[in-house]
Amino acid sequence: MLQPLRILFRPKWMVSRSSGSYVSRMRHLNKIKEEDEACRAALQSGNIFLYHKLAPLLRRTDSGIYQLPALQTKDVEEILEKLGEDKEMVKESILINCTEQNEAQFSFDVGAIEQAAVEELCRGTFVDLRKAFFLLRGSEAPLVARGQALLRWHQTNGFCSSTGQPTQRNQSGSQRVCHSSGITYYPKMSPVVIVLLSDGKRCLLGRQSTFPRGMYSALAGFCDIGETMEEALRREIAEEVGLEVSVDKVELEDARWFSLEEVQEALTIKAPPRNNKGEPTVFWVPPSYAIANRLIQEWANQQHLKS
Ligand SMILES: NC(=O)c1ccc[n+]([C@@H]2O[C@H](COP(=O)([O-])OP(=O)(O)OC[C@H]3O[C@@H](n4cnc5c(N)ncnc54)[C@H](O)[C@@H]3O)[C@@H](O)[C@H]2O)c1
Ligand SMILES: [Mg+2]
Repeated sequence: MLQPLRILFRPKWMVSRSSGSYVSRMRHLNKIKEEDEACRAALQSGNIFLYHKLAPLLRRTDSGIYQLPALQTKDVEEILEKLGEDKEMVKESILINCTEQNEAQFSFDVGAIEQAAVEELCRGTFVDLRKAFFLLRGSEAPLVARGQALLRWHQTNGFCSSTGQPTQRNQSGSQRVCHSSGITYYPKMSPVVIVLLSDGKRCLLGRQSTFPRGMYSALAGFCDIGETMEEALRREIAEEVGLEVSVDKVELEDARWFSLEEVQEALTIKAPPRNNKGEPTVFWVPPSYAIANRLIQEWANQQHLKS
């Protein structure tokens, strides 16, 4: 009997005495999200993370640690002016979140400006997002991913799909409106379920043909409209591995049961050994930032506790 190890990381709801600061932060965030004037004021004192064609700017400290530099609005205006651009462009920044101190955090893409010139002025490097995940500390990774997702959504939703007319964003970038049709567009999310199946001793991992060679991951799939997460999980497992673990070669190239020893070995691999074509030569699993890695790690820990 196959058992999903964990359907989701379910939060344990409880009322916290210290929830006051959380409530005020969420209310502040909602205000600057919804009210253009409040958002413009927040931008003046907020932090801006720069991207170039969706690649985030990272800075290496003297001790070799990579950080996500938080620039002030005036710093970005200065950079734009030095490079002969209109400093008003900074107002295109998109609200991502706010800090515990209620400082607003924004993302801004300088893709229209020469990359090297911005890197020199900022003493940093624009790095591909997936590479950035390896370099940043845990708490910065979700922020940088969220900033990129919002920038990407704006870059690809400039026109109304009903009228073909340009859409206009609000100040925070939480929505875009087509004034011709009156349609409001909100950033799109695609809910995904991910599961690690276990038969008690082994766990089932699959690989798509697009994965790097040798890498196997937990089974995952997008939810359909109107489906609960549990229904999506049930369907995805049926589609991808079937009752007798027959593999759907369209979505999955391979799925196999792996023992605790194999999984433990794979979890220790930071960078898999590669052949002369640069292809990995061993079984490995997604890196530590991936949800699949956390599920596999947790399964391995549970196996230890059982033995
Ligand atoms: N974080 C992790 O550890 C981890 C591990 C495995 C997969 N994932 C991610 O989970 C996501 C889903 O996994 P999957 O690729 O196996 O999905 P899946 O099994 O649903 O198959 C992908 C197919 O779904 C369709 N599709 C693509 N984008 C869609 C969308 N936005 N909404 C609905 N359908 C869409 C396409 O036909 C695509 O071929 C992917 O983005 C994948 O990268 C993450
Ligand atoms: Mg899948």
